[in-house]
Amino acid sequence: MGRRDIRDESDFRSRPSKRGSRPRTKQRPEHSDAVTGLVTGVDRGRYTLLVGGSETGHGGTVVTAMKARELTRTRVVVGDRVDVVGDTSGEEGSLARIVRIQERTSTLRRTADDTDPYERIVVANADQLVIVTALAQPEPRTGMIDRCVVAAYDAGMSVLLCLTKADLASPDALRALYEPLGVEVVVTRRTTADDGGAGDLGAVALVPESVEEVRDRLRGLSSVLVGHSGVGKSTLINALVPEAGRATGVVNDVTGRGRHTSTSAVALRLPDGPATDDDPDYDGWVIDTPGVRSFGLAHVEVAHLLHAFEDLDEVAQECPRGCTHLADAPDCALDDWIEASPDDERPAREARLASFRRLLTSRTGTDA
Ligand SMILES: Nc1nc2c(ncn2[C@@H]2O[C@H](COP(=O)(O)OP(=O)(O)OP(=O)(O)O)[C@@H](O)[C@H]2O)c(=O)[nH]1
Ligand SMILES: [Zn+2]
Repeated sequence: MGRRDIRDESDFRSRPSKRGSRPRTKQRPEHSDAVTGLVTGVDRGRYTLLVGGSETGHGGTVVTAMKARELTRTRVVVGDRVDVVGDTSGEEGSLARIVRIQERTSTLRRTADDTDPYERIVVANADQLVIVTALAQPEPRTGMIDRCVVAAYDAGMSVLLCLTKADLASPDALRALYEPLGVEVVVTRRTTADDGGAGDLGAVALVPESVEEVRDRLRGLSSVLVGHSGVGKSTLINALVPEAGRATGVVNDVTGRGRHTSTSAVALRLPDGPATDDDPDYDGWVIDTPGVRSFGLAHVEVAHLLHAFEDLDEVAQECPRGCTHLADAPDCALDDWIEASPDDERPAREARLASFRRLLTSRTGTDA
């Protein structure tokens, strides 16, 4: 029995639960009575699950669970679909048991880095990575964005670049860097006195149309939001999911409360569509990752990353064996692709290749 086992076990017993004294062996085989749950939160060995909801989160019961002892060494993360047995009533004090993790459609990973010595799966089964970047305050850092793009493409996820604080600076330069990669870009900004908004008083209100534009791109999907401190991620999440109550702004002088009480990911359900809207694709999941400020990318392979760029991938089939595809690579077919370009396509190809090579380089750079 491993150490964690012991701890889980004592956690388990310390809870006033009828299940504590039941012989384990009874439900062991097969778990044919298991139901499916979606992991929406993880906190020190306790998993918050939504059981019996639809794919995009309609309905369902919120259940607290722990891992069965056979999963002690298996990591269960937000976004995982799990099989769960035991008390799935969701009643106060009830505790269910996760007995299986269903196959993952995607895994967003980070390699070990200075802040964390282990390679970790951050979120499972997400469709999209939303990179939240302020256009000013703090200044955008393209290295950070590049690394997020690489992590997402490597995980088989699509990318949405959400540029915040457009009231402070223009998004044009960043658009020009990322649209050639096929990255979708949305822009948000706060209301100002001109919009009849709060101006500089009170909490920031975002222009509703700009939030709607973001929401449109999240519908029916599971989206992971990442961003550096201060970019306005919490402000955006609160606008998208009003009941989320993510803490915003700097540490509050009055209450002394910090911004984040938890550093683990949490999945928040987008509000249901209008009552008249019975489109099941209306809603979706927003996964906040307060602890994730960067991605270590040592696990990413060039060949795998290339798959995210079909046209470049095809061209690169002609490259010499072991080609790095970087600007200094001898005889890289991607350079021939530019040379052979029709004049009217050339600027677009050049921009795409330059952006792709930037991504390749970011893979080995550090974010700090
Ligand atoms: N000018 C301007 N300020 C904004 C906008 N959105 C958010 N802010 C402000 O930016 C600051 C940081 O916003 P938060 O939402 O707390 O940022 P965060 O990314 O969640 O940062 P952490 O809480 O540290 O993770 C706050 O003072 C917000 O009021 C915007 O569109 N324009
Ligand atoms: Zn090459």
